[in-house]
Amino acid sequence: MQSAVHKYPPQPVLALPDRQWPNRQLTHPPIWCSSDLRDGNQALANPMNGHTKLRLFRLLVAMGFKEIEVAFPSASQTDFDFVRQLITEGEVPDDVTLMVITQARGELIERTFDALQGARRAIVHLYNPTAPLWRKVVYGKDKGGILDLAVTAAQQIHQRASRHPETEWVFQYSPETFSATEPEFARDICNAVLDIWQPTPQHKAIINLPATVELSSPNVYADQIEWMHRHLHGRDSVVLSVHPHNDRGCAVAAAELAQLAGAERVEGCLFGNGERTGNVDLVTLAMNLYSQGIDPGLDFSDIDHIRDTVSDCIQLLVHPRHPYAGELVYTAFSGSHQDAIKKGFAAQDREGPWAVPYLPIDPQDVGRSYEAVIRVNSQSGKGGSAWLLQECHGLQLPRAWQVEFSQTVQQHSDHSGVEVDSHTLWQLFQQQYLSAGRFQLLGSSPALLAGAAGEPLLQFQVQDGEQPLSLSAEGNGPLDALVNALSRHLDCTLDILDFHEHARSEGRAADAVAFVALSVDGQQRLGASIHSDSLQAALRAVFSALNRC
Ligand SMILES: CC(=O)SCCNC(=O)CCNC(=O)[C@H](O)C(C)(C)COP(=O)(O)OP(=O)(O)OC[C@H]1O[C@@H](n2cnc3c(N)ncnc32)[C@H](O)[C@@H]1OP(=O)(O)O
Ligand SMILES: CC(C)C(=O)C(=O)O
Ligand SMILES: [Mg+2]
Repeated sequence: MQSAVHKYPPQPVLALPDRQWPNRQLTHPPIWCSSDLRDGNQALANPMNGHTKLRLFRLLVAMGFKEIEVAFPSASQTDFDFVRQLITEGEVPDDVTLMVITQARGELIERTFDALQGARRAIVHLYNPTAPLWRKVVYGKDKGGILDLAVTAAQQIHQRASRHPETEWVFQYSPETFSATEPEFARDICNAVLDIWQPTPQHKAIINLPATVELSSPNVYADQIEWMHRHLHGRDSVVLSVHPHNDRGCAVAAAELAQLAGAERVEGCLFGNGERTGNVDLVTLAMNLYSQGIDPGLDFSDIDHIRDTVSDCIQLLVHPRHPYAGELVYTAFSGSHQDAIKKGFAAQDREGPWAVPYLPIDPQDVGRSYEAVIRVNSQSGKGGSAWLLQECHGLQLPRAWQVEFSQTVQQHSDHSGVEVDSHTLWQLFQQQYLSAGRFQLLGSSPALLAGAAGEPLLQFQVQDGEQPLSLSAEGNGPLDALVNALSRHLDCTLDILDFHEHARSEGRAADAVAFVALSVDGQQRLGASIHSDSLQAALRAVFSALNRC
């Protein structure tokens, strides 16, 4: 196959050798503007209806957005009616500003203002494309013609707004296709619009510079933004805004670098919905700040609710690996990660900075539980199974048991080829350590009797296969006595090598869990048992070990 790569000339880069943005750091959040109900909506096969738009609008308000682009009112009756509904039904909190978009066309601008009648405060967003390809192919206009289009529309907006002083108007201009436009022309058209609107530091206009189609790497976009930042008229009367799209998959990086370059405001959509590959993802952007200790001013404390509501409204799924919000993003399947996470949780200082390996943020901050952090499959090691048994079943497996049990889990998952859920893990644990075998403890004497040597004498009722037995022996404790009795009965050497016991965690406080490592003629066998009585748990753990010979 012949390569077609020659069809794609590289995008020009802007010469900005004294760029300042690489030396800066993000220290505060931008002004967020959600375009979910406009740019996100216009990208859907089935645009949202009024009911769905209202549901999403309420979510955006609850999350803390103060600027929301709610519609393209001249595009459809649904959008027009939605703006009317928000205004007439008092849906807009005092600290939230509605934004609507319009093309630079007289009749559309009229309709846009009709929709906004009675709004307390509103941003009127005017756009027209400015890049050479659009000028030539779409409009058949030269630079002057395109500039006239913008200026005429800006004048009409200014005049129309002045007839409605009851609304606090904010004007926004977007040179659509900015990042493909010659910087000098982008500067000239923005400045021409600003000259008409005459913003002041008290009453600013918004200049929004979109990467309508993302064409270059984020550093190039940042250079373009810094250049405009330096060349706009009355910079202190302008809110410089960016609107990255994600065609190259770099929209988040582009928005971050653009802020370093002077942008004060970011437009985007939740989870990166939007035309083609989407608008910049505001969730990732905001949570990136959060993970650096900067409060984004948006509430993600129940990120699953946000994700599910958005998904439901736009009828698109959020990828399971979507940053911060995907189903799998706080989950480790691989053994060494699980081991590190388990140790990290144990070492985490409650009041100290977050420092759990492989988890950039605490899942609980976004309403996720720790339960799904570790999931077990054939890529998992001992730490994973041990974690799940601890989290889901209240068992704290000592190291030797972790090592042994993980081999059973490994064999099972290798064989099944699928994830081992906590229920299956529990079944495997029961089969390995708790199931019936040749030996069974039927009972033990409740009181200790004095033995010949002055040591306590203990009696045990034991089942050996089909045979019920009564055994007794002295020992320096019940376990010792049991091992002595069994040694004698089996004519072999039994020794307790290791013993652990703990109360089963929360919710199962009545149960004791015992682990016994038994030497049987020099061979180590591991046993475990769970019982409401801690002595019974310990004794039964010996039988568990013996049954595994
Ligand atoms: C990058 C972005 O996201 S920009 C926003 C894009 N969003 C949308 O388009 C969604 C809503 N739009 C619509 O529903 C329709 O475009 C409408 C209802 C607004 C207008 O529909 P129509 O009048 O039938 O125009 P249509 O969209 O087919 O064609 C666009 C016409 O407007 C012109 N036009 C497009 N954008 C602009 C603009 N921003 N300013 C001025 N003229 C424009 C085109 O050049 C074309 O003109 P022509 O008919 O003389 O060739
Ligand atoms: C209208 C503008 C801001 C837009 O959506 C874009 O250029 O992507
Ligand atoms: Mg867009």
